[in-house]
Amino acid sequence: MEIFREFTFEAAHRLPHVPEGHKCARLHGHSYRVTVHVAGEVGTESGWVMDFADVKAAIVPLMEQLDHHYLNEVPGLDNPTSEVLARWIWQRLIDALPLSQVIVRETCTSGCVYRGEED
Ligand SMILES: Nc1nc2c(c(=O)[nH]1)N=C([C@H](O)[C@H](O)COP(=O)(O)OP(=O)(O)OP(=O)(O)O)CN2
Ligand SMILES: [Zn+2]
Repeated sequence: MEIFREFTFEAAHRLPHVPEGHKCARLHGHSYRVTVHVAGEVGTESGWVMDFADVKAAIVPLMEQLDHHYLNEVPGLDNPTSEVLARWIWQRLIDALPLSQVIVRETCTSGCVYRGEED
């Protein structure tokens, strides 16, 4: 079974590699919404895959690096697209959580899903 936990953070960014004149080359911000999915067996006694609190505990240090920061200055996020951010989060959680997917929403209508693919 799969469980998930959702997190939000506010951050500024710009995309340095977009074509000339692209609006995303300019400094702007988003209210990011991140959903972390964890897969596993439902414990016979616990009745859960994992305590939601343990998922939260793993991601809190990452949110501290992201919330109200200029993402381009965060190590590993010099080109902070949704895709790069989803992979960045995955790489920092995979040793602590049995992830199945990480979803990053930049806006209400745009985002990406990362399932640990190489690329
Ligand atoms: N594949 C990706 N495309 C874009 C990304 C991205 O991370 N991955 N990022 C952006 C920008 O960050 C942009 O701020 C968000 O894009 P968009 O959804 O186009 O923004 P709007 O809310 O302004 O959308 P409108 O429909 O034009 O109002 C761009 N592309
Ligand atoms: Zn943007």
